[in-house]
Amino acid sequence: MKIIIGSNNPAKIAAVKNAFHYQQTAFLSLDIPSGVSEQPFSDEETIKGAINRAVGALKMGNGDIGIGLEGGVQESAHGLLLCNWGALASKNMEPIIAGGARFPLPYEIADRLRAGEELGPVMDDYAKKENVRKNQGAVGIFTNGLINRSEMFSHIINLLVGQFYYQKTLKK
Ligand SMILES: O=P(O)(O)OP(=O)(O)OP(=O)(O)OC[C@H]1O[C@@H](n2cnc3c(O)ncnc32)[C@H](O)[C@@H]1O
Ligand SMILES: [Mg+2]
Repeated sequence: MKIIIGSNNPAKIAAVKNAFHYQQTAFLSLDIPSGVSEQPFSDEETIKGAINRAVGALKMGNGDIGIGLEGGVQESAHGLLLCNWGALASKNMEPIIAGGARFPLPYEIADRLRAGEELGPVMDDYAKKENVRKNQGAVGIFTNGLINRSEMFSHIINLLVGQFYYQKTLKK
């Protein structure tokens, strides 16, 4: 089985490889455009980005499965929530989607995003670190390292792959 990951972000690649570690699989990562804003600002936009990357990865990489993972934010009555979505595309089926953990971002971060900044550079600035988005992620910083970005995406991938196999058994 050939799995194409629609991003070159190592936190995303690690999550996908981890989820499929028990199978004979070949992986390829391609930087597939999300087709939405660099900083998606709703669940809907984030889902679209994940689907575009999954479908694009499947096509461009000519694989069996395309995976798209996308981070975004969503306004709520409890502040600006960090949200994460994934999509799995495979031939002859509608893309499968799944959402991951969400939690409110601190006000100072949220306000900078509302003013048009992107979370990646804002997190580096806030944490005084480089490439937070490729490592522990915002989730790692704000949970004191209890959950990192890759682990968070692993959960989403298991939700995707689980649904994929469920649908396959239904078709048999
Ligand atoms: O190379 P790609 O796959 O694009 O990886 P990315 O880190 O840019 O990830 P996304 O495009 O999915 O995320 C959209 C934006 O939100 C940022 N972001 C999302 N989750 C983050 C996190 O946990 N920590 C830091 N930045 C994050 C990210 O840097 C982008 O600015
Ligand atoms: Mg990005």
